[in-house]
Amino acid sequence: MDSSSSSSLIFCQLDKEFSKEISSLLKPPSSKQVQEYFDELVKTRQCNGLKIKNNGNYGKGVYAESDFNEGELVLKDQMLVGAQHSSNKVDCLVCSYCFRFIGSIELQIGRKLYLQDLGVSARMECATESSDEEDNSLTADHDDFGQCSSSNSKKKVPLPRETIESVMNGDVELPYSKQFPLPSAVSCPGGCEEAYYCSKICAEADWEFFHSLLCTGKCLGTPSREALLKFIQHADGTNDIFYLAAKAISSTILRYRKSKAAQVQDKGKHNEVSGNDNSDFSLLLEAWKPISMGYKRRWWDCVALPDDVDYRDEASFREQIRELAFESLQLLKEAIFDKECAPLFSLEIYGHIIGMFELNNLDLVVASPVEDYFLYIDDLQNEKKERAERITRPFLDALGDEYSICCQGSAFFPLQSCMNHSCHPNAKAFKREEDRDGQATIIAVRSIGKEEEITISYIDEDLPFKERQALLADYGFKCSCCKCLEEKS
Ligand SMILES: C[S@@+](CC[C@H](N)C(=O)[O-])C[C@H]1O[C@@H](n2cnc3c(N)ncnc32)[C@H](O)[C@@H]1O
Repeated sequence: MDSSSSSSLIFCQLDKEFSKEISSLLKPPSSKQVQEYFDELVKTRQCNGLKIKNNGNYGKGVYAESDFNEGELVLKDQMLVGAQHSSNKVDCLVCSYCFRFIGSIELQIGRKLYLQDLGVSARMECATESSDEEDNSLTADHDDFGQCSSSNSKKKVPLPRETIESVMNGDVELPYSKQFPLPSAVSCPGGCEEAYYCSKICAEADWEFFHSLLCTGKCLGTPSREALLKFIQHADGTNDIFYLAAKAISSTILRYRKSKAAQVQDKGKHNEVSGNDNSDFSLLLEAWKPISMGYKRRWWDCVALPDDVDYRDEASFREQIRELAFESLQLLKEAIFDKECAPLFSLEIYGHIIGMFELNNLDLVVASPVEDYFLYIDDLQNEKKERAERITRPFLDALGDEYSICCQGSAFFPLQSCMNHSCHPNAKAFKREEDRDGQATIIAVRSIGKEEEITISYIDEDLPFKERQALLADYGFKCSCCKCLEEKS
C-alpha cells in the first residue's frame, strides 16, 4: 500500500518543501558506494574476512572471504544506534553508551528494590532465563504497542525500606559481591538523571554522538527541555522505536555540525567565503551516510498487521501508525529542530528511519551479573553457603523471579543488518560468556566456506513451513532457501 495515496488528513509541510532533498537522502546507494563504505567499516570490527556485496536478488548480503569452522566467531558488530527499553531501566542500571552493567551488585539489587518499593513498575515482558543464549535474531517489534506484564510466579517478600537503602547506598556489603566487580557509575556531563556511564570515555562518546541533543539535564537550561521530556514521555507510552529514531536524527545532526565547523574553519584559514546551501546539503548527505546504508521502507507500509486487526481495516490501521509517527515527530521537532538539517524532520524521512529499525533491529541483550551472583551463592558448599545465604536470601526473596532480568533493548548493527535470512542458516547471533556489552556477536553454526553467503534466521527456523512463511511475510519476502523449497514441494 502506498500511504501517499490514502486520504490522509495529515500533511507535513517539510515533505513538500524539501521533496528534492528527501529523494536524494532516500536514494539507495550505488554498489560502489556500498562496497567502499562497508569495506572501511569491516576494518574497524572484530571479524575475519567478510565482504558486503549487493547480491543481485535482494539487495546487500554478507559473504565469507575465508573459511569459518563451526562455533567460530564470524563477527562482533558495534551498534550504530541502540537503546535500552525504557521499561527495563527499572531493572538494570547499565552504561547508556555500551550497555555494560555499572555500579555494584549492591547498587543493582538495592536500586531495583527501591524503585519497586516506590511503585515504579517494571513493565518488561520477561525475566529472560537464557540471557547468555541465542539472541532473538532480528525482531520486528510488531506488538510493541502494548507492554506485556512480567510473568512472575514466585511471590516477592518485601524488605524494610532502611535495609533496601543501606544496600543501595553501599552501607552494607553483600558476601562475595567483590567477585563480581562492576565499573563505577559516571554521571551524564549534562546533569540529567537518565544517562549513566561505565567510564568517562563512554560518557564523552555518547555526548559527542547522540546525547548532547537529547539530554534533559536541568543544568543546561535548555528551552527545549520541556519539549524533549514530552517527546520521551510519548515514546515511553507508545513505542520505544521513536527514541531510536531520535537518536539516529540527533547523531546525523551532530555529524553534520562537526563537518560544517571543520569546513568553516578550513575556509577561514584560506580566506574563502562561507559555504552555500548546496555545499551544506552535501555535508548533510555525508552525515546521513551511515543511515543511508541501512535497508529501509516507510514504517507504516512495512509494519506487520497485528493479529487482532482485521485485514479489511488495514488501511485505517496503517493511517493510525502514520499519525502516531507524525505526533512523535512534532514533539521531536519542537525539541531539537535544526533549520540546516530540516529535511531530516520530514515525515517521509522519519517514517523511513523508523522502518529501518523495524526491519533490521536486533534484540539488545546483556546478561545480568546479579543473576551470576545469586547462582554463585547457590553453588557454594555447606557452611559457606549457609552463612552467605543467611544474608542474601531475603534479597533474593524480595526480588522474586526478577533477580535474573537482563538488560534488554534494541539496536541497529550496520554489518549484521546486511545479513540475509535463511531457514537453514549457517550463523546465528549468540551471546557468549564474555560478551557482556551491547555488541552483536555472530557465530558460525556450521562450517562456512570461502565465498559462501553468511545467513542468519530472523525467526525460529524450527517452526513448520507455513508458520515460518507467515512470520517472514512481516519482513516483506517469501523465503526460498533450500529448506523452504524442500518443504514446499
Ligand atoms: C536485514 S535486511 C538484510 C539485508 C538486505 N538484503 C539489504 O539490502 O540491506 C532484511 C531485508 O532483506 C531482504 N531479505 C533478507 N533475506 C531474504 C531472503 N531470504 N529472501 C528474500 N529477501 C530477503 C528482505 O527485503 C528483508 O526485509
